Amino acid sequence: MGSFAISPSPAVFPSHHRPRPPPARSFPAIPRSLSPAKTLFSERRIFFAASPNPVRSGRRPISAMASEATSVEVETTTGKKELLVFESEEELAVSLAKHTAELSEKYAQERGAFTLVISGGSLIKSLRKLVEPPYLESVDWTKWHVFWVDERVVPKDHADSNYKLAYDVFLSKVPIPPGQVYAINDSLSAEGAADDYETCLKQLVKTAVVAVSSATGFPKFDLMLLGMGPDGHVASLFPGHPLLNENQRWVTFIKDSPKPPLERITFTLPVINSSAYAALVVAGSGKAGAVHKALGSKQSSSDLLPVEMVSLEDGKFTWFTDKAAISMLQEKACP
Ligand SMILES: O=C1O[C@H](COP(=O)(O)O)[C@@H](O)[C@H](O)[C@H]1O
Repeated sequence: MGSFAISPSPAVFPSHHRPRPPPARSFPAIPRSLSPAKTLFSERRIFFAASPNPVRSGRRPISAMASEATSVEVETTTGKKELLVFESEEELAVSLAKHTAELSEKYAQERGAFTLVISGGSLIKSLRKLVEPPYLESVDWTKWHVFWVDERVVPKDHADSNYKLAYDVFLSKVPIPPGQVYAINDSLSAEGAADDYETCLKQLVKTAVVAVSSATGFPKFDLMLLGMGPDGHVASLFPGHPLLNENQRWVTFIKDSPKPPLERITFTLPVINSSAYAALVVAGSGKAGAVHKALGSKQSSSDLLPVEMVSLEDGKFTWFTDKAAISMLQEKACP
């Protein structure tokens, strides 16, 4: 077991990384909800069920209002998926900020803490609207506790570090208390860093900062923001890798990652699937093949992509996509 150095400390968060003190709080009205606009059926007859909350008075074109999305339910071998399809990644980012801010407010009020898990990669850029008005001022950043669903085993100032990416684009711009940003201990081996992170999570569960699933005993994060690679991987769980079967550990490590760098630590599927809310952010044509494979093709259970294995026990899982990402799924208007 590694040391408990993962616990945030001034050494882990150097003073020049400390965000400014929180500004005076005010909560302007949260923007309106997304309006489902139409229902889709895929070419391969995957069932895209009608949204449970359809627009009652007429259907607006999805481009009529900023960040308006087409909302669809997709029946897949691993259960129903809720997809929001935006015209563009820009509109997706607007809606993702709103969704995150609303959940932050809900959990800050309900239990005085908001536990957010982030990924690396393109997801981070899609969080950019959160560091702009109104959220910059209206979100209670002091309640945030930030974790990583996966991290590369590299120094925190390395170009491959998921921490560095999030810090540069997002964390350095908001006043989250530095002690509530849980980066991996980059002085440990992959094994040590995974043990250390798991120990940290267990401590935070004991102190009720992180909730726990009564059904599974795994930690239950308030919101998990996932990305997906073009191969269908999520976190550092890659297609066909034995780590997909891990069902005891909370955090594990990989030393043969198909995507560089080789060494990473990652949350396991049971932890991801215990989340209260999860959002999968998938934008751009580079992801269209994986989206089609995951949602538009029949797969046997042995062929499932990691992204298809994300299925929350007792939570709400939403895909935030754009038109380019779903371009390989043929759409037909529902009668
Ligand atoms: O390596 C990783 O890749 C995935 C996907 O990244 P993207 O840039 O293709 O969106 C990311 O979610 C994960 O956190 C990261 O370590």
